[in-house]
Amino acid sequence: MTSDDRKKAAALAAVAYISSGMKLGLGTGSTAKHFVDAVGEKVKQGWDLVCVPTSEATRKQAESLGIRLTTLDETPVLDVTVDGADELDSELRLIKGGGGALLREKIVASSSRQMIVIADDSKKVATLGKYPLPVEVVPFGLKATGIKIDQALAWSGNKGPLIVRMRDGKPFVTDNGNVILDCALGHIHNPEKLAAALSSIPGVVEHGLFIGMASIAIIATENGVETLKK
Ligand SMILES: O=C[C@H](O)[C@H](O)[C@H](O)COP(=O)(O)O
Repeated sequence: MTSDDRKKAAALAAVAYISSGMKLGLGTGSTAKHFVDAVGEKVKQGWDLVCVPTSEATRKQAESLGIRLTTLDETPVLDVTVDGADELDSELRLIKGGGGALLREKIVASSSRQMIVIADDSKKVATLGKYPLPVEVVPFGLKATGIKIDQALAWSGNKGPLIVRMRDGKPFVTDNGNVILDCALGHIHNPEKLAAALSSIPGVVEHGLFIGMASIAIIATENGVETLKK
């Protein structure tokens, strides 16, 4: 079973949590993509679903599948958001944003009654932080904001270089026109403290720590799918 097969297995298992008539948040990334495909299949079968995509990439995919889309302005409360993660721990704390979609993902998940995470078993870790933590930052004052992020890392007991995410030799620009600083921390000590410190910095739009948001994680392994609940 390849890693992509496991991602698909987790995504298909999440379909058990949705039903016709629901309002859904659609995540972003290679795992969420399988869930969006499954939603497209249900729509073809006649299910009445209306969805909010968490990125332009997901919006395009959903449109190509004929999925009816809405916005949080029209539909501010959703039933379920299903999304992938870069890392998750046993308390269902997540690192997200590897694809740069963390801001819309967090807004959509926080507007949903339930967030379900889907992942292959490589994403499950004892301690968050091996995956670099993405922090979305306004381009104005980037260097000054970076210094404040370094201070927040030190204050919360963390340490690691900040790297401006690049694509094709230029800084990667998010769907919201911002840039991403990836913080290579190794281990995140006290994720709650770090999350609060990062959120207090002017210039930081959002960070990739999703704490207290996911209530179910569906993890696909070689031997089948396991579900963690909070
Ligand atoms: O910004 C991207 C998202 O947070 C993704 O959900 C996350 O990076 C996981 O992506 P993938 O399923 O491709 O590993």
